Amino acid sequence: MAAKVSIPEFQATALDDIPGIASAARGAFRVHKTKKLEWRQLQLRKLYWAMEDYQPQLLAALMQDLHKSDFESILMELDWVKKDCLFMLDHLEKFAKDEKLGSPHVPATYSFMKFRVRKEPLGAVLIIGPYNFPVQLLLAPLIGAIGAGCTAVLKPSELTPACAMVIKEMVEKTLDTSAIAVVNGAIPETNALMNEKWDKIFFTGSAAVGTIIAKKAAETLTPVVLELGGKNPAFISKNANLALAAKRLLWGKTVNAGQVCLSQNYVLIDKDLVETFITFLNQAYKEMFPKGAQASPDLGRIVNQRHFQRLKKMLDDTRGRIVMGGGMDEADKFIEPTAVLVDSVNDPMMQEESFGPIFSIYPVNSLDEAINVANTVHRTPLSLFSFGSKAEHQRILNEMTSGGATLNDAFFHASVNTVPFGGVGDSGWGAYRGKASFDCFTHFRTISETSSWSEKLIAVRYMPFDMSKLKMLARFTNGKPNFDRNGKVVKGFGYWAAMLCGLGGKSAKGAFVRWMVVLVAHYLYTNGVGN
Ligand SMILES: NC(=O)c1ccc[n+]([C@@H]2O[C@H](COP(=O)([O-])OP(=O)(O)OC[C@H]3O[C@@H](n4cnc5c(N)ncnc54)[C@H](O)[C@@H]3O)[C@@H](O)[C@H]2O)c1
Ligand SMILES: CC1=C(/C=C/C(C)=C/C=C/C(C)=C/C=C/C=C(C)/C=C/C=C(C)/C=C/C=C(\C)C=O)C(C)(C)CCC1
Repeated sequence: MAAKVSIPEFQATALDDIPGIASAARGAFRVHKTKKLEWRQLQLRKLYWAMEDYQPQLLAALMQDLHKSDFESILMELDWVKKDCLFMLDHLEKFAKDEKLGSPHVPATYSFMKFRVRKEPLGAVLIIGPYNFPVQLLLAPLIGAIGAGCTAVLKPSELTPACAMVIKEMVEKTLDTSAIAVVNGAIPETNALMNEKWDKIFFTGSAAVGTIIAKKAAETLTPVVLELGGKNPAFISKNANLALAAKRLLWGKTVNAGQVCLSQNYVLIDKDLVETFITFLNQAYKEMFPKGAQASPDLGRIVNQRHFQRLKKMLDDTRGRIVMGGGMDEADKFIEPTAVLVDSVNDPMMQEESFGPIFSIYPVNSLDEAINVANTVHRTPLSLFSFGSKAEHQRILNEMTSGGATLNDAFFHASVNTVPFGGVGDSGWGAYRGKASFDCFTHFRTISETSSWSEKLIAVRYMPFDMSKLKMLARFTNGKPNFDRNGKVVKGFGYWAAMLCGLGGKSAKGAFVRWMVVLVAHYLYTNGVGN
């Protein structure tokens, strides 16, 4: 249980203050204070310890807002952010260092121009968070922004007011408030923030609001990262371990009471397996919740009445049959982990994003049909899950896209904090986490340097032009294709020479290994080893 701590009442930031807050973030960036590595390191170290020191308040806030268990809060929110701080600190110097550009980026003929990429912070950024992981999904992008050297304004979700207030206090008491600020509020406050000029907007939330944000950002050509949702499919074939699939998918729908953008919306399963799968699902349910889900201290609650009603309506409107769970208690905002067996792709349980502990099961006759249904329901979901043989995994990966994918489990591809994460198409633009978080807030600025001594070498570019010099330059720099007009590879002199020198090896490594074998064999033979 979370310790007894007091959390202030939610208070929105005054609308009149918002332009000043945004202008301070822009101003702090202009005086270059956040570009210094020492500043970035200090903020990350302070954030790490703030997460430690504010743990009781954060746990209490997560419990208050979402009834999130301390176990999930620590694993998926607090420790996650702390691990992110440590990762960024461990690698920051390397990430931020200029990168020399050599082969294959810069041809040898231009190597004297010292091509390099400088990692520049984008500037003042706005980070807008959702309600489901109100700590992690707001602070993980902030770690990327700080690492890259940006200033930032955070806008937590108003649907998790306790978390929003604790985060505001934590940031204001521990970080450099001249460069990092928190604005609390709902639509009017977000609109006021969106009326300001930002160098990047990082938005996590629904596709509907993401569309509003992207449209508004387009007016000032402000780049946006969108981390959105999706109708994520799970595929189960005859080659799957059914009991394991049932247990793992049930886990995916019980984390945070299923309020996870990544969890499966529906399961496409071979029709012959349906009844056994349902038996395994119910068995797994009993193992996880021996006294029933509502009595379990581990299961979260639906964030508010609006979302409770939305989920209830999905269950009321379905023409399917409830085969696991189905219970609910409005006063407690409790919805039981629920599976619904449906027979139509048009069922609301297939067509709407569940974003709760409910999902549908749709029987199919073949993998072809499953892939076809999934591509029809949502062509670019945030994630997909495949339970079957290696060949079936490959077919699914090849014939359907998604932001990320987990084979043989629920959303594990997104459960490690250092691995890039993002959607595709309408489930999101851009990625973050690990190094991708640094890159997300960085401008990769290419720089070259032309020395005075090289003037004669590169004088060919000046007018009056001389075609003979251009031909000479082309001979040195243009290269020759190893393919003909039909796209067929031509095995000319160069190819056979490389094959001969490489003893038939197709790569430098292959050639090296072959040469080593020959030399060792030669050595052994000439020294009479083994005679
Ligand atoms: N891809 C991801 O990483 C990810 C993570 C969590 C949630 N999600 C998605 O987010 C959705 C649930 O989260 P949510 O309900 O907090 O999302 P939401 O889009 O309702 O809210 C997100 C943020 O936008 C603000 N907002 C809401 N309406 C707005 C408006 N009209 N104009 C401007 N700002 C507005 C909110 O205050 C909040 O801070 C689901 O669709 C889920 O799939 C995606
Ligand atoms: C420790 C040792 C070993 C390793 C043990 C391992 C690997 C244990 C694995 C434990 C598991 C299964 C942990 C699960 C973690 C899940 C997490 C963190 C989920 C996170 C979810 C998130 C962030 C959700 C995000 C939601 C979003 C973005 C949208 O809504 C051995 C076995 C190697 C031996 C030595 C000891």
